[in-house]
Amino acid sequence: MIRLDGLGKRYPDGTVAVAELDMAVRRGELVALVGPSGCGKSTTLRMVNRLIEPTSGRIVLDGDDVTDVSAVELRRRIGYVIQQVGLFPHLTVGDNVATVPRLLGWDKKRQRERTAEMLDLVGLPAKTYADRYPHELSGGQQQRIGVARGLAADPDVLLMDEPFGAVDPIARDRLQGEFRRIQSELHKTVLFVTHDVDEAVRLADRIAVFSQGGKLEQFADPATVLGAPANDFVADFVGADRGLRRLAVQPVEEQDLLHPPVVRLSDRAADARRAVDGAPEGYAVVVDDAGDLRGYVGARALTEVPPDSPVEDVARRFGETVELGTFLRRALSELVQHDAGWLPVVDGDRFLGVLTPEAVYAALRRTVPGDGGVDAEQEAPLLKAV
Ligand SMILES: Nc1ncnc2c1ncn2[C@@H]1O[C@H](COP(=O)(O)OP(=O)(O)OP(=O)(O)O)[C@@H](O)[C@H]1O
Repeated sequence: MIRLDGLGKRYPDGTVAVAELDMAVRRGELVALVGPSGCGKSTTLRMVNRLIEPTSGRIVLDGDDVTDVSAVELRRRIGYVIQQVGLFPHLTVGDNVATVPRLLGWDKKRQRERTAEMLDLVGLPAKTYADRYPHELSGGQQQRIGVARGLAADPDVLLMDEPFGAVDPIARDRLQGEFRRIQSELHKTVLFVTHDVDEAVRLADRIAVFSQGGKLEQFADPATVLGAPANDFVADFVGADRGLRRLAVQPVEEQDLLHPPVVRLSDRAADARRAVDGAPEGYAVVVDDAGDLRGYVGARALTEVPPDSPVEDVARRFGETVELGTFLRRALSELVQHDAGWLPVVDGDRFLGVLTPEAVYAALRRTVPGDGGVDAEQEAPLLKAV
């Protein structure tokens, strides 16, 4: 979808912002560009829409070399969202959103319809917001307008430069969540500059880690960047707490699950007791005849009822369950919140196994395919502190 071939920018004063960058971004993919200040992320982004003219190399968009295409034509194909939004203060919200469609000469009706659609998409209905001015909106609302404006001409590609950088952490968290929802609907090809590793991990399909001069140190999915940093530079950049960050991207898998004894609702208490006694966990998971999860039962409860009573009489319900594929962070958070030693994992209603804090820890330590640099020793004390 986007291919950068030997793309470079040398400023007249001799500064090499980007030396020679080769990078390919797939259709519908969200790629985060991260790296220390001054490493050439913004320059790279702005070369793609020609706000900055490259001094070498090519930009190929959907097979077309756009290195020489006019800036107006590029604006139709490439949306742009920046930090501090850059809304025009003297234009209404509606006119701001319609900026590119207006430049492209769309008729008024089509502009209005598209504006309303975009405002709905970002959760700011046109009826209420279209005629307001930017200063009448909160910072977070202004950022949403920025996103609506970037998407208004339905570009194939969206470039975002620290789009949520200027808002407080709570608004930022909400904007990130909303943007994920929007992206899951629209599947735009997005290049996203951020200096926030957590934001990159949360939003990106792949993360490109740059060092000075626009050198691409690693380009991989978040789990790989965190779990198997390509070199010391990447490991340092993603931080010593990358093990914790990995909680946000690593899913609960079948191999993480433990399998305590399972009894049925209709089983006799005495039989269930025998099953529990033979296992180290001290409890059994209770399912119905279809194998659906119905609760759990502890050893003691089973001795407090007549041996012939059905398990149903003493089974207790779970506070919470998680699905296979849930990210470890959510699972761990449930474990902590319910002060539980274990958490049932289900597929729909069907019981699959249980997850324990130790299993979460083991899952994080499991090496990522192609692992080159996980330093498990270094991570261990951090994880124990969770
Ligand atoms: N007009 C210019 N003339 C000379 N050097 C420039 C110019 N614009 C940018 N640079 C330099 O190019 C390098 C890359 O800048 P760029 O803005 O792309 O970095 P960045 O990674 O986006 O940084 P940040 O995270 O701080 O925004 C920096 O060393 C910067 O000082």
